[in-house]
Amino acid sequence: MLIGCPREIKPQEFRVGLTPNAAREAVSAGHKVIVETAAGEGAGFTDDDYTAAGAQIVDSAAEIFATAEMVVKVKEPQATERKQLREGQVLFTYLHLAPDPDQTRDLLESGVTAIAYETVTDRTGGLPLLAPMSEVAGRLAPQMGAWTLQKANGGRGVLMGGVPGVRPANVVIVGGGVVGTAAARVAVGMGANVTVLDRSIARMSYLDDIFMGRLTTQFSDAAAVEGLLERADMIVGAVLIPGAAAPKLITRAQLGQMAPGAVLVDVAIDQGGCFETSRATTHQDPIYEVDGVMHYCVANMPGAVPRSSTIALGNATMPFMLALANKGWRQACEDDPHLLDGLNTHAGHLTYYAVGKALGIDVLSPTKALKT
Ligand SMILES: NC(=O)C1=CN([C@@H]2O[C@H](COP(=O)(O)OP(=O)(O)OC[C@H]3O[C@@H](n4cnc5c(N)ncnc54)[C@H](O)[C@@H]3O)[C@@H](O)[C@H]2O)C=CC1
Ligand SMILES: CC(=O)C(=O)O
Ligand SMILES: [Mg+2]
Repeated sequence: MLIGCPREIKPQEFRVGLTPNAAREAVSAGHKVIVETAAGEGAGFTDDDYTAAGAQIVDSAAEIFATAEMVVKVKEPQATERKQLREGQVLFTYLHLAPDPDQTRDLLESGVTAIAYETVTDRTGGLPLLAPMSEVAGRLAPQMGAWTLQKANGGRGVLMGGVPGVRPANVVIVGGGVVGTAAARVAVGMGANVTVLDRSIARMSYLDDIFMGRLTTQFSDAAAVEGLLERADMIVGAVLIPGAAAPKLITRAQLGQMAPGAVLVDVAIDQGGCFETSRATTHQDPIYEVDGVMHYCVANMPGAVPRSSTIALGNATMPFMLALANKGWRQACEDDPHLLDGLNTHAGHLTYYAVGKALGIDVLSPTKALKT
C-alpha cells in the first residue's frame, strides 16, 4: 500500500502522524511510505530520519493527498485538506466529528473512508488511540491551569500548593477517566486540594484506591457540580461520552457563583466542551475571560509537547496502521471489531451512531459499510 503522511497545518500543531520508527515498520512490511518534507521537524524528526527509515520525502501535501491509498495524520483534516480527500482513500487520524458539522459534511462529500483514532476501542472498553493523548493533556491541564491562575494572566493569584499557613488551591476535576486521572496525579503532586467527580462508581473506587486519601471523589450530578463552584480555584473539564458531543455541566449563569479569576480548563473542548461558555482556543492565544472567570480551551493540548506526544501517539497507532496497510481497511476492520469502532465515514455514509445523533444525520451501520 502507498501510505502518505502530510505535515500538520492546524495552527501551532507540531506533531506528526508517522514517526520514523513507524515508517520503518511499514516499509519492512513491504509498503511504500511518502512523507511531506519537514513534516517531522516540529517533533524533532528530520527528513533524513525518514529517508533512513526507508520512506521517500515529497515536496508537497498535494502529492500525498493525490496519490496515497492511506493518509495518516494527527489532527482532523483542515478545510483545504478535506478538498483533496477522495473515495477509495483511507484517512486515519483524530476527527472529533460530533461538534463539527462542516468537517462531517466535507468528509461525506469526499467519499473518504475515515477511521477516527478517538473512537477505536479495546477489550476493556477503553479508547487506546485517545488514551496516550489524554495522558498528555491530563498532565498538562493543571500546569496550564496554574499558569492561568497567575494574576498577570487574569487569574485570581492562587498558588497551587499554597504555603505553610495558607491553603492550597481547590481543584475540581469533572470526569475521572484517563485525562482526569492524569490531571489528578499532577494536581496532587503540585500540592492542590483535589476533588474528582465521575458518574462511574467503579472508576471512583479505582481512584480512591490508588490515591489513598490524597483526593476526594464525589458522584457527578448537577447539585454536586453546583456545590463546588464557590470554592473552586480551578475546574478541569474531562468528561467523555465516546464520540458524542460533550454534555454541558456548567452554564453561563453559574459562572457568577465562582470566584473572580477562577479558572476553567476545558480539556473536553475537542468534543465541543463541557462548559457552556467554552470555545476552542489555540496555543498562540489560549485563554479568555467570561463574567470574570478565565477559560483555557485549547483543542490540541498535546501539540504543546510535540516530541513526547508524537512518540506516544505513534506507539499506540502503529499496530492499527500496519493492520490497515497489510490487510486493507475492510479485512482489518472485519478481523478487529475494535478497529471497526473507529469507522466514522465511508463512501458518503456516516457510520458512527453518536455522531449521527449529535448532528441529525442518518447512519449506515459499520458492519453494513464493510459490504459497501
Ligand atoms: N483538548 C485536548 O487537547 C484533548 C482532549 N481530550 C479529550 O478529553 C476528554 C476526556 O478524555 P478521556 O479522559 O480519554 O476519556 P475517558 O473515557 O477515559 O474518561 C471520561 C470520563 O468521564 C466520565 N463521565 C461521563 N459523563 C460524566 C459526567 N456527566 N460527569 C462526570 N463524569 C462523567 C466517564 O465516566 C469517564 O470516566 C475527551 O473529550 C477527549 O477527546 C483528550 C486528549 C487531548
Ligand atoms: C485527542 C486530540 O484531539 C489531540 O490530541 O489533539
Ligand atoms: Mg483535540
